[in-house]
Amino acid sequence: MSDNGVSDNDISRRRLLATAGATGAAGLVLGGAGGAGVYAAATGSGASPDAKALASVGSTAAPFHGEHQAGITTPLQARGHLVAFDLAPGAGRKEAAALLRRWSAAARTMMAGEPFGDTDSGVALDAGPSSLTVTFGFGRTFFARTGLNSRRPAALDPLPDFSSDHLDARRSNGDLWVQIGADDALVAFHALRTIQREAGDAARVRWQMNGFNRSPGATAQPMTARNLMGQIDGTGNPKPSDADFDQRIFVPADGGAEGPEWMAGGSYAVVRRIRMLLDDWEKLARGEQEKVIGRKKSDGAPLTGGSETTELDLDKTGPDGKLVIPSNAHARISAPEQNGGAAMLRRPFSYHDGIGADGTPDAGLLFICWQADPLRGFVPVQRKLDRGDALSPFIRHEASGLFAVPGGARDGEYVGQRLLES
Ligand SMILES: C=CC1=C(C)c2cc3[nH]c(cc4nc(cc5[nH]c(cc1n2)c(C)c5CCC(=O)O)C(CCC(=O)O)=C4C)c(C)c3C=C
Ligand SMILES: [Fe+2]
Repeated sequence: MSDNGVSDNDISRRRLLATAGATGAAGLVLGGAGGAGVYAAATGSGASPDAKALASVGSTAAPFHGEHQAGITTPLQARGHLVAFDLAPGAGRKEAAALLRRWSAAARTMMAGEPFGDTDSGVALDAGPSSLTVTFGFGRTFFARTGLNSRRPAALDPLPDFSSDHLDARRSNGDLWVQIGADDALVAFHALRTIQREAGDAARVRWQMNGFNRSPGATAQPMTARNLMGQIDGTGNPKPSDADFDQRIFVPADGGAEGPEWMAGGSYAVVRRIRMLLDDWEKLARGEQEKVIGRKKSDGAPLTGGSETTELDLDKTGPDGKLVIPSNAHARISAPEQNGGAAMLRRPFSYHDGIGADGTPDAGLLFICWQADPLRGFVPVQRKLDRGDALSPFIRHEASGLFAVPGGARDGEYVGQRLLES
């Protein structure tokens, strides 16, 4: 065992992943020619390579260690669980540090496709890593509970109220936040249960939400996700290849103006549970729905023409002299050029929590966006949307959270160690 409670087997498995992860890929495929055999050997499970021959979905792993936590630039997974915890009465900095150490060991092991500890439930046995990511964040209230108020980032100041908010405080915020994503439902559930079990007496679940995205391989070629309104959603996202991507999404290595230093390589997550009023939305004709967004439903192309990746022509008018992309179209109002350059990386999950007694679906978007500073990302854009977005009559913001997500753990470190132990 290492001093982080990780077995030597975990470590050799981790080294293998780290070495292969040096390719720079967001996800790492261990399957393919010989790959599954490598996976079986590395697990030391005793299973024959054939028994461990995983389909590509199961054999893809995201690295636990790195400059940034996994689950931010990782491709969207098919399943997601969001869970917020409050520290238990009497638990402070020492208990929080021990908790983050346990959670990190669990995340590292499960992301490598391994069972965690002697009491592992076995729910994820037979599956590989399945692109599992477990991402940890701190809410504003965490800092008072742990006596760390002096190290609380200004970026965690409460979000402003928005006129269209219908927020449920019991399903909002929290001392700690964990985002779990995986391409297999059992792997994702296993991670959720393990994280809850490892919370022990130190923290209690405050709220929990479940989401999903399209399964990998369901479309003829990888494409931008669709949401439950049927729109292609994610086109305008900043791309890791953009020159200013890191600057927009991550706190700089020295902490920079966004600071503090313990947040180097970290990011701020804004989480909103946004219900879609689907009965109303589905009454609109397709052309009307497209005007609400400013893009076509079929392929996500701007109404001003071209393909999904063509820039919006915000000045173009039609034969009637009216703007082709209406002045209140969602894609117009949220565009960075309309918001002083404000940009965020949207990485949502859809959700469906059943059908109410009145027959309306409780469904929508677990909207999660990532930025180096929420005051230069989410806040200005949501302020503008709040004032006149054509989408507003069809959605309702029901819960909200803002979390500081520290940088990735270095080898031998646990997530948040630089905050909790220095
Ligand atoms: C405050 C930020 C945003 C919220 C809240 C939000 C909710 C929301 N959006 C859609 C659907 C689409 N959004 C699209 C683009 C888009 N949305 C935001 C921000 C918020 N959306 C931004 C910054 C952008 C990109 C603008 C740009 O770069 O031009 C689109 C168009 C396709 C795309 O670019 O992704 C759709 C569709 C829903 C359904 C929703 C709440 C449920
Ligand atoms: Fe949007």
